[in-house]
Amino acid sequence: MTDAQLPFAAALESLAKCVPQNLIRPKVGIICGSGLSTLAASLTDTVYVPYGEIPGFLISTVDGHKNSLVFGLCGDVPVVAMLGRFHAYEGYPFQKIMFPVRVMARLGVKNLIVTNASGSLNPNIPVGTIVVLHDHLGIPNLSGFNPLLGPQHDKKIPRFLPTSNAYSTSLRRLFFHAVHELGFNLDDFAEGTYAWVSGPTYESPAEGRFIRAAGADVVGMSTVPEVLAAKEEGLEVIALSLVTNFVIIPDTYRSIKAEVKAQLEGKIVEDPLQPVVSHQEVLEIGLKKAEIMRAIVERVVQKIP
Ligand SMILES: O=P(O)(O)O[C@H]1O[C@H](CO)[C@@H](O)[C@H]1O
Ligand SMILES: Nc1nc2[nH]cnc2c(=O)[nH]1
Repeated sequence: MTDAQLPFAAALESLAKCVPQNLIRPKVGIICGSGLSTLAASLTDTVYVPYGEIPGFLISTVDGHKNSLVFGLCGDVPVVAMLGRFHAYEGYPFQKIMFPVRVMARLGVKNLIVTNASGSLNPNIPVGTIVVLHDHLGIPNLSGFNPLLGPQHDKKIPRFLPTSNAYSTSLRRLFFHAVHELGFNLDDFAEGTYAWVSGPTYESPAEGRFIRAAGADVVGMSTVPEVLAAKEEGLEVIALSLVTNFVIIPDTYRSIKAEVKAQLEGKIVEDPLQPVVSHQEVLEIGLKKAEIMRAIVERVVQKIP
Protein backbone atom coordinates (compact mmCIF):
# COMPACT_ATOMS: atom_id res chain seq x y z
CA MET A 1 0.00 0.00 0.00
CA THR A 2 1.23 3.50 -0.80
CA ASP A 3 0.17 6.69 0.97
CA ALA A 4 -1.92 7.59 -2.07
CA GLN A 5 -4.13 4.56 -1.41
CA LEU A 6 -4.83 5.44 2.23
CA PRO A 7 -8.50 6.22 2.97
CA PHE A 8 -8.15 9.88 3.94
CA ALA A 9 -11.55 10.92 2.61
CA ALA A 10 -13.37 8.07 4.35
CA ALA A 11 -11.61 8.74 7.69
CA LEU A 12 -12.37 12.46 7.59
CA GLU A 13 -15.97 11.81 6.57
CA SER A 14 -16.55 9.34 9.40
CA LEU A 15 -15.06 11.79 11.95
CA ALA A 16 -17.14 14.66 10.60
CA LYS A 17 -20.27 12.56 11.26
CA CYS A 18 -19.62 12.07 14.96
CA VAL A 19 -17.52 15.06 16.09
CA PRO A 20 -19.30 18.40 16.63
CA GLN A 21 -18.31 21.56 14.72
CA ASN A 22 -16.50 23.20 17.65
CA LEU A 23 -14.13 20.24 17.99
CA ILE A 24 -13.57 18.98 14.45
CA ARG A 25 -10.78 21.52 13.64
CA PRO A 26 -8.31 20.81 16.50
CA LYS A 27 -5.30 23.08 16.81
CA VAL A 28 -3.11 20.63 18.71
CA GLY A 29 -2.66 16.87 18.40
CA ILE A 30 -1.38 14.66 21.22
CA ILE A 31 -0.15 11.08 20.97
CA CYS A 32 -0.31 9.27 24.30
CA GLY A 33 2.41 6.68 24.76
CA SER A 34 2.44 3.45 26.78
CA GLY A 35 0.53 3.97 30.01
CA LEU A 36 0.05 7.68 29.26
CA SER A 37 -3.58 7.78 28.12
CA THR A 38 -4.52 9.81 31.20
CA LEU A 39 -2.81 12.78 29.51
CA ALA A 40 -6.19 13.45 27.94
CA ALA A 41 -8.12 13.03 31.20
CA SER A 42 -8.68 16.73 31.82
CA LEU A 43 -10.08 17.57 28.38
CA THR A 44 -13.66 18.81 28.51
CA ASP A 45 -16.61 18.37 26.10
CA THR A 46 -14.96 15.14 25.01
CA VAL A 47 -16.03 12.91 22.15
CA TYR A 48 -14.38 9.50 21.94
CA VAL A 49 -14.16 7.76 18.58
CA PRO A 50 -12.92 4.14 18.80
CA TYR A 51 -10.17 3.39 16.27
CA GLY A 52 -12.26 0.50 14.98
CA GLU A 53 -14.81 3.01 13.67
CA ILE A 54 -12.31 5.12 11.72
CA PRO A 55 -11.45 3.84 8.23
CA GLY A 56 -7.70 3.27 7.88
CA PHE A 57 -6.99 3.21 11.62
CA LEU A 58 -5.47 0.09 13.15
CA ILE A 59 -5.98 -1.45 16.58
CA SER A 60 -3.07 -1.26 19.01
CA THR A 61 -2.48 -4.70 20.46
CA VAL A 62 -0.28 -3.43 23.30
CA ASP A 63 -1.33 -3.16 26.97
CA GLY A 64 -1.63 0.48 28.03
CA HIS A 65 -2.88 1.65 24.60
CA LYS A 66 -6.60 2.39 24.61
CA ASN A 67 -7.54 2.54 20.92
CA SER A 68 -9.61 5.71 20.85
CA LEU A 69 -9.26 9.10 19.28
CA VAL A 70 -10.57 11.73 21.67
CA PHE A 71 -11.64 15.21 20.66
CA GLY A 72 -12.08 17.82 23.38
CA LEU A 73 -11.17 21.20 24.77
CA CYS A 74 -8.05 21.97 26.77
CA GLY A 75 -9.18 25.24 28.34
CA ASP A 76 -10.64 26.74 25.20
CA VAL A 77 -8.19 25.11 22.78
CA PRO A 78 -9.63 22.33 20.59
CA VAL A 79 -7.39 19.27 20.81
CA VAL A 80 -7.35 15.76 19.42
CA ALA A 81 -5.53 12.98 21.28
CA MET A 82 -4.64 9.46 20.27
CA LEU A 83 -5.16 7.16 23.23
CA GLY A 84 -2.70 4.57 22.08
CA ARG A 85 -0.51 4.22 19.03
CA PHE A 86 0.62 1.61 16.53
CA HIS A 87 4.10 0.11 16.40
CA ALA A 88 6.11 -1.65 13.70
CA TYR A 89 6.68 -4.63 16.01
CA GLU A 90 2.92 -5.31 15.95
CA GLY A 91 3.41 -6.25 12.31
CA TYR A 92 1.90 -3.03 10.95
CA PRO A 93 3.19 -1.22 7.86
CA PHE A 94 4.68 2.22 8.35
CA GLN A 95 2.13 3.94 6.10
CA LYS A 96 -0.63 2.78 8.45
CA ILE A 97 1.35 3.62 11.59
CA MET A 98 1.75 7.19 10.31
CA PHE A 99 -1.82 7.52 8.97
CA PRO A 100 -3.36 9.05 12.15
CA VAL A 101 -0.78 11.86 12.11
CA ARG A 102 -1.62 12.64 8.51
CA VAL A 103 -5.33 12.60 9.39
CA MET A 104 -4.67 15.02 12.28
CA ALA A 105 -2.88 17.34 9.84
CA ARG A 106 -5.87 17.20 7.49
CA LEU A 107 -8.19 18.05 10.38
CA GLY A 108 -6.18 21.26 10.87
CA VAL A 109 -3.69 20.29 13.58
CA LYS A 110 -0.60 22.52 13.42
CA ASN A 111 1.27 21.37 16.54
CA LEU A 112 1.88 17.80 17.59
CA ILE A 113 2.84 16.65 21.08
CA VAL A 114 4.22 13.12 20.93
CA THR A 115 4.79 11.18 24.15
CA ASN A 116 6.37 7.83 24.80
CA ALA A 117 7.84 5.54 27.43
CA SER A 118 11.53 4.79 27.10
CA GLY A 119 14.53 3.14 28.66
CA SER A 120 17.42 5.34 29.84
CA LEU A 121 20.94 4.72 28.58
CA ASN A 122 22.31 7.79 30.33
CA PRO A 123 23.34 7.46 34.00
CA ASN A 124 22.44 11.14 34.50
CA ILE A 125 18.81 10.52 33.44
CA PRO A 126 17.06 8.52 36.17
CA VAL A 127 13.81 6.55 35.96
CA GLY A 128 10.81 8.86 36.18
CA THR A 129 12.48 11.72 34.29
CA ILE A 130 10.63 13.44 31.48
CA VAL A 131 13.09 13.95 28.64
CA VAL A 132 12.38 16.60 26.02
CA LEU A 133 13.77 15.19 22.79
CA HIS A 134 16.11 17.37 20.80
CA ASP A 135 17.13 14.73 18.28
CA HIS A 136 16.62 11.12 17.30
CA LEU A 137 18.68 8.23 16.09
CA GLY A 138 16.47 6.10 13.86
CA ILE A 139 18.27 2.78 13.78
CA PRO A 140 15.83 1.42 11.13
CA ASN A 141 16.31 4.63 9.11
CA LEU A 142 20.01 3.85 8.87
CA SER A 143 19.54 0.23 7.89
CA GLY A 144 17.13 0.45 4.97
CA PHE A 145 13.82 0.65 6.84
CA ASN A 146 13.10 4.37 6.81
CA PRO A 147 9.32 4.77 7.31
CA LEU A 148 9.22 7.26 4.43
CA LEU A 149 10.60 4.80 1.86
CA GLY A 150 8.26 4.58 -1.10
CA PRO A 151 6.81 6.56 -3.96
CA GLN A 152 6.48 10.32 -3.49
CA HIS A 153 2.72 10.45 -2.99
CA ASP A 154 2.43 14.20 -2.81
CA LYS A 155 4.63 16.47 -4.91
CA LYS A 156 4.25 19.26 -2.33
CA ILE A 157 6.14 17.14 0.21
CA PRO A 158 9.93 17.21 -0.23
CA ARG A 159 11.42 13.97 -1.50
CA PHE A 160 14.42 14.52 0.78
CA LEU A 161 13.01 15.60 4.12
CA PRO A 162 15.48 17.43 6.37
CA THR A 163 15.36 16.17 9.95
CA SER A 164 17.94 18.42 11.60
CA ASN A 165 15.04 20.64 12.71
CA ALA A 166 12.57 17.88 13.62
CA TYR A 167 11.95 19.05 17.19
CA SER A 168 10.54 22.55 17.46
CA THR A 169 12.72 24.92 19.47
CA SER A 170 9.75 27.20 20.18
CA LEU A 171 7.63 24.35 21.59
CA ARG A 172 10.58 23.18 23.69
CA ARG A 173 10.95 26.69 25.03
CA LEU A 174 7.23 26.75 25.91
CA PHE A 175 7.68 23.42 27.67
CA PHE A 176 10.40 24.68 30.00
CA HIS A 177 8.48 27.90 30.71
CA ALA A 178 5.46 25.75 31.59
CA VAL A 179 7.63 23.62 33.92
CA HIS A 180 8.77 26.77 35.73
CA GLU A 181 5.29 28.32 35.92
CA LEU A 182 3.88 25.16 37.46
CA GLY A 183 6.48 25.28 40.19
CA PHE A 184 8.58 22.32 39.09
CA ASN A 185 12.37 22.43 39.12
CA LEU A 186 13.82 22.70 35.60
CA ASP A 187 16.75 20.55 36.70
CA ASP A 188 14.42 17.59 37.25
CA PHE A 189 13.75 17.53 33.50
CA ALA A 190 16.22 16.49 30.83
CA GLU A 191 16.90 17.07 27.15
CA GLY A 192 18.15 14.21 25.05
CA THR A 193 18.36 12.06 21.96
CA TYR A 194 15.90 9.20 21.43
CA ALA A 195 17.03 6.05 19.69
CA TRP A 196 14.24 4.36 17.80
CA VAL A 197 14.48 0.58 17.49
CA SER A 198 11.89 -1.69 15.93
CA GLY A 199 11.38 -3.83 19.05
CA PRO A 200 9.67 -5.94 20.27
CA THR A 201 12.76 -7.13 22.15
CA TYR A 202 14.23 -4.89 24.82
CA GLU A 203 17.94 -4.27 24.27
CA SER A 204 20.56 -6.87 24.90
CA PRO A 205 23.48 -5.37 26.86
CA ALA A 206 25.61 -5.18 23.69
CA GLU A 207 22.78 -3.47 21.78
CA GLY A 208 22.34 -1.01 24.64
CA ARG A 209 26.04 -0.17 24.71
CA PHE A 210 26.05 0.22 20.91
CA ILE A 211 23.13 2.66 20.95
CA ARG A 212 24.61 4.57 23.89
CA ALA A 213 27.99 4.81 22.15
CA ALA A 214 26.18 6.17 19.10
CA GLY A 215 24.93 9.11 21.16
CA ALA A 216 21.44 8.22 22.39
CA ASP A 217 20.17 9.04 25.88
CA VAL A 218 16.93 7.06 25.79
CA VAL A 219 15.57 4.26 23.63
CA GLY A 220 12.09 3.17 22.59
CA MET A 221 10.07 1.52 19.85
CA SER A 222 7.90 4.37 18.55
CA THR A 223 7.74 8.12 17.91
CA VAL A 224 10.17 8.53 15.01
CA PRO A 225 7.74 7.37 12.29
CA GLU A 226 5.10 9.77 13.70
CA VAL A 227 7.59 12.64 13.88
CA LEU A 228 8.69 12.05 10.29
CA ALA A 229 5.09 12.02 9.05
CA ALA A 230 4.36 15.16 11.05
CA LYS A 231 7.34 16.94 9.52
CA GLU A 232 6.23 15.89 6.04
CA GLU A 233 2.84 17.40 6.84
CA GLY A 234 4.46 20.64 8.00
CA LEU A 235 3.60 20.34 11.72
CA GLU A 236 5.56 21.75 14.66
CA VAL A 237 6.56 18.84 16.87
CA ILE A 238 7.56 18.36 20.47
CA ALA A 239 8.32 14.87 21.80
CA LEU A 240 8.34 13.99 25.49
CA SER A 241 9.82 10.75 26.65
CA LEU A 242 9.11 9.36 30.11
CA VAL A 243 11.94 7.17 31.34
CA THR A 244 10.36 4.03 32.77
CA ASN A 245 13.46 1.88 33.27
CA PHE A 246 17.20 1.70 32.86
CA VAL A 247 18.58 -0.25 29.96
CA ILE A 248 20.89 -2.83 31.47
CA ILE A 249 24.34 -2.19 29.99
CA PRO A 250 27.00 -3.68 32.26
CA ASP A 251 30.51 -3.25 30.95
CA THR A 252 31.58 -6.56 32.37
CA TYR A 253 29.88 -9.94 32.19
CA ARG A 254 29.60 -12.49 34.94
CA SER A 255 31.91 -15.36 33.97
CA ILE A 256 30.02 -18.62 34.15
CA LYS A 257 33.28 -20.39 33.27
CA ALA A 258 34.92 -18.89 36.37
CA GLU A 259 31.91 -19.89 38.47
CA VAL A 260 32.04 -23.48 37.26
CA LYS A 261 35.78 -23.61 37.97
CA ALA A 262 35.10 -22.31 41.49
CA GLN A 263 32.37 -24.91 41.97
CA LEU A 264 34.74 -27.64 40.81
CA GLU A 265 37.14 -26.43 43.48
CA GLY A 266 34.38 -26.96 46.05
CA LYS A 267 33.49 -23.29 46.53
CA ILE A 268 29.88 -22.19 47.04
CA VAL A 269 28.75 -19.96 44.21
CA GLU A 270 25.73 -17.67 44.63
CA ASP A 271 23.36 -17.33 41.68
CA PRO A 272 22.39 -13.63 41.86
CA LEU A 273 19.06 -12.44 40.53
CA GLN A 274 19.51 -10.95 37.07
CA PRO A 275 17.28 -7.89 36.60
CA VAL A 276 15.22 -7.71 33.40
CA VAL A 277 12.92 -5.03 32.00
CA SER A 278 9.18 -5.69 31.79
CA HIS A 279 6.29 -3.87 30.15
CA GLN A 280 4.49 -4.02 33.54
CA GLU A 281 7.26 -1.85 35.01
CA VAL A 282 6.93 0.52 32.06
CA LEU A 283 3.18 0.90 32.68
CA GLU A 284 3.61 1.38 36.44
CA ILE A 285 6.04 4.30 36.03
CA GLY A 286 3.70 5.76 33.39
CA LEU A 287 0.86 5.65 35.90
CA LYS A 288 2.96 7.37 38.58
CA LYS A 289 4.27 10.19 36.39
CA ALA A 290 1.42 10.77 33.96
CA GLU A 291 -0.13 13.42 36.20
CA ILE A 292 2.96 15.64 36.03
CA MET A 293 3.19 15.18 32.29
CA ARG A 294 -0.52 15.95 31.95
CA ALA A 295 -0.23 19.22 33.87
CA ILE A 296 2.71 20.38 31.75
CA VAL A 297 1.17 19.29 28.45
CA GLU A 298 -2.03 21.14 29.37
CA ARG A 299 -0.05 24.31 30.10
CA VAL A 300 1.96 23.98 26.88
CA VAL A 301 -1.25 23.59 24.84
CA GLN A 302 -2.63 26.80 26.35
CA LYS A 303 0.60 28.67 25.65
CA ILE A 304 0.84 27.79 21.96
CA PRO A 305 0.21 31.04 20.07
O1 LIG B 1 6.70 4.11 22.76
P1 LIG B 1 5.52 3.73 23.56
O2 LIG B 1 4.35 3.36 22.71
O3 LIG B 1 5.18 4.76 24.60
O4 LIG B 1 5.88 2.37 24.35
C1 LIG B 1 7.15 1.91 24.76
O5 LIG B 1 6.87 0.90 25.70
C2 LIG B 1 6.71 -0.37 25.02
C3 LIG B 1 7.64 -1.35 25.67
O6 LIG B 1 7.43 -1.45 27.04
C4 LIG B 1 7.10 -0.13 23.58
O7 LIG B 1 5.97 -0.01 22.77
C5 LIG B 1 7.89 1.15 23.67
O8 LIG B 1 7.94 1.85 22.44
N1 LIG C 1 13.50 -0.35 23.24
C1 LIG C 1 13.02 -0.04 24.45
N2 LIG C 1 11.79 0.45 24.56
C2 LIG C 1 11.35 0.76 25.79
N3 LIG C 1 10.19 1.29 26.18
C3 LIG C 1 10.23 1.44 27.51
N4 LIG C 1 11.39 1.01 27.99
C4 LIG C 1 12.11 0.59 26.92
C5 LIG C 1 13.43 0.05 26.78
O1 LIG C 1 14.17 -0.16 27.74
N5 LIG C 1 13.83 -0.25 25.52
